[in-house]
Amino acid sequence: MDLTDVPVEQLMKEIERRLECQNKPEKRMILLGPPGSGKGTQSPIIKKDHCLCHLATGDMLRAAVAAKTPLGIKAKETMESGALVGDDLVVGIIEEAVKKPECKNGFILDGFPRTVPQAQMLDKMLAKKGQAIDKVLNFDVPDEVLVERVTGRWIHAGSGRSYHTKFAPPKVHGIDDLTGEPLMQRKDDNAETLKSRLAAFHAQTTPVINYYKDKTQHDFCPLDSVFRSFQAE
Ligand SMILES: Nc1ncnc2c1ncn2[C@@H]1O[C@H](COP(=O)(O)OP(=O)(O)O)[C@@H](O)[C@H]1O
Repeated sequence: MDLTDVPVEQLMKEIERRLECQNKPEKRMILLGPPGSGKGTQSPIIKKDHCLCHLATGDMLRAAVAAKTPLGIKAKETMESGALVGDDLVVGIIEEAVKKPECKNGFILDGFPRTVPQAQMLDKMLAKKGQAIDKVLNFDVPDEVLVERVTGRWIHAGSGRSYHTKFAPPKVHGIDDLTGEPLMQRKDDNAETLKSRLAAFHAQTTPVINYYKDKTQHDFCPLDSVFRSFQAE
């Protein structure tokens, strides 16, 4: 690869990052929580601190929809309705994604697993490589709070960075602070679709929280060594 055109500051930053990451222990984390609970906001911070890759199934699916790949064409309608796409589909995406070099120190899963079968398939997939999940962080936010958070949310599609008209406005309305590119609102970030998304969360993802709590206790680990819950103020 020719690095002649890469600015020196960028190269130095990357070298510093790699040096810092050298001695970080491997970590495999899951962030659980309803839409708008803050998973996507916290992930980049955790990613930087622990030198992990950030795998958000929602972002990957939206990219597939935008690129009109066979996967995106399959997932589009389901996503717009606020329901969950098929387990095999998302497990396949994650299985491929964790192989990427930037995931070699571990990963943060954001928006996955969202059903008990997904959690079981993930455990199997990791066990084959002699790996396991180290931490599950649960973002516990009441439904009433989520409506305002989700309907005021604006996204920078390229990076997944999110803003909020009231709680975290960009410096210039409708524009990403870092790239100057336009922000967009997700098609499913409206009050009506949010109802279906929350229904799917309570019916299908709440059991995943219990899955990890039970599993931790079954493995004779102190519950808070793996599972941590955070409540919205
Ligand atoms: N693990 C998953 N299993 C099934 N469907 C998923 C999964 N992750 C994302 N999706 C689909 O993508 C949509 C958007 O997901 P995401 O960006 O994580 O949104 P949020 O957490 O804000 O609801 C979901 O409503 C669902 O249709």
